[in-house]
Amino acid sequence: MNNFSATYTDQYQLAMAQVYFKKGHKDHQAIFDYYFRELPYNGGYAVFSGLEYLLEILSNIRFTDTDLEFLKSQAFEDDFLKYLKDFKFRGSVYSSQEGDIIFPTRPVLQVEANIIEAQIIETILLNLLNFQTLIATKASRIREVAGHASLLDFGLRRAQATGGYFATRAAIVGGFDGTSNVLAGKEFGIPVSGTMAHSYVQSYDDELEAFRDFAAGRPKDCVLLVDTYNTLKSGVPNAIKVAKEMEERGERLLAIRLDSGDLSYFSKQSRKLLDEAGLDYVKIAASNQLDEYVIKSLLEQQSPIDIFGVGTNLVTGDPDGALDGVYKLAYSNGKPRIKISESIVKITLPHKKQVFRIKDDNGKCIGADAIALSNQERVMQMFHPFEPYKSMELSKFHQEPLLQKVMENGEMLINKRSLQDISAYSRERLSELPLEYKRFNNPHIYKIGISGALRDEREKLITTYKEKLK
Ligand SMILES: Nc1ncnc2c1ncn2[C@@H]1O[C@H](COP(=O)(O)OP(=O)(O)OP(=O)(O)O)[C@@H](O)[C@H]1O
Ligand SMILES: O=P(O)(O)OC[C@H]1O[C@H](OP(=O)(O)OP(=O)(O)O)[C@H](O)[C@@H]1O
Ligand SMILES: O=C(O)c1cccnc1
Repeated sequence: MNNFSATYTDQYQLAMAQVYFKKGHKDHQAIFDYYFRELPYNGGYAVFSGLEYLLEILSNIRFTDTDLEFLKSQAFEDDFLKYLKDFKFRGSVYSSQEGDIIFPTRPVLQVEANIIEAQIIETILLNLLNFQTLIATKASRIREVAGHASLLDFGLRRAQATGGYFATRAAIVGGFDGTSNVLAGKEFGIPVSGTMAHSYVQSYDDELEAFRDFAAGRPKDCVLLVDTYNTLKSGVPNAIKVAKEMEERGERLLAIRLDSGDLSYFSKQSRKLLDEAGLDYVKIAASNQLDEYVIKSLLEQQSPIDIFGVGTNLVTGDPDGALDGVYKLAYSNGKPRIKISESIVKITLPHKKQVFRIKDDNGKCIGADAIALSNQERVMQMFHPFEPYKSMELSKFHQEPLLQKVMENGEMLINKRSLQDISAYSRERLSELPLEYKRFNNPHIYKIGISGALRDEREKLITTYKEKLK
């Protein structure tokens, strides 16, 4: 699924691009910032996902002949369409690494390109990064509470159509171990696994016979669904019979799956029956509308569940429909640009920028990122972006620059990592964040500040625009 047409955009991008073309602005260099304003799930952090996939798309994106015919039918003019025939993204991208933990209002990524290219790619960039970041963040919250249990994505059937494909990718970035999604597994190199459906058991007259046939077909990774009729009186006893028959053949039943009822109670009772039968190696999988809160509660009750299958709440990012990531112009045609809004939090930050993560001597985050002008190597003091009396002295801290050049002239500069490597990086970055930022209820608020130089530049621009209005 990585052949996106450049028409994967909003019409207004093309309408603006046509004006830039006709007015001779097409070679004006622009810088756009990608950032979001609100953390999803009332959480304390988000996990950045989608970057490496986006970079691949950007290096390939084109308008085909049929795309151009369609645009002609939409009243775009011939000279502009001729220009689009050679369209290619030739810009640079500066970004946080995929898997890093990110926070509101600070640039996560910057695009530097001619204004037409930068504008046309806005929509696909937001579409891919906002959704995958939303889902990777959900997955990470689930991973945080799941301890050593394996986490499987079961969500494809419940996802917003093809979003399921990207949800699976993001779930792995956030810390899931595998998926039932065969296409995503194949294309992203993710372990694919699965159990059986109730319909399979129902289609047999006899549950035991259904289990036997399934075990014969999948002797190495057999998981039996035990709740179709009666979990403790029928499902688990039949699974035990099949496990014993497998032992005689030198095989091992991998797990049973519980999909209904009180998962804590049934997992404890099932564990007891399995252990009494000498099957302590048979694992217990659970599913059914799970999320981070239910899994946390199940494990707090010491439920002996080894594998969680999570569908709906993972892939839809429940209860948040979207991440509110935006793409805002910071610089164009040699000048810093600003959007001045009635609402102070919507005033944008001009100029090309760098973001520093502030760390103590042990490499732990102190809970602050500082936004600076790109030519600043350190930030001595950071100021609250909208509350001028709040500031923090940063000179004694380590400062890690977060935005790195990951694309130049439309070519990816970084080596593509496996999703498992991105996930391991994400876990490592999360381990640098103190626990109070990770709790679910009222997490501590991570501070985002701006350097004095950036603040002064912003003030200068605001003053200039106010003068113009007089
Ligand atoms: N976004 C920000 N940018 C710069 N400075 C800030 C920001 N937010 C708070 N500060 C400053 O950081 C210091 C601590 O702020 P505050 O008491 O609000 O945070 P806290 O997290 O409750 O406490 P602390 O960080 O001291 O543990 C104050 O001096 C405040 O002015
Ligand atoms: O609850 P979710 O987190 O969304 O996880 C996915 C659900 O999808 C399946 O149910 P479904 O009824 O679709 O099929 P089944 O017959 O295999 O149970 C599975 O049994 C889970 O309950
Ligand atoms: O393999 C499974 O058990 C599975 C797959 C998708 C959805 N629900 C369950």
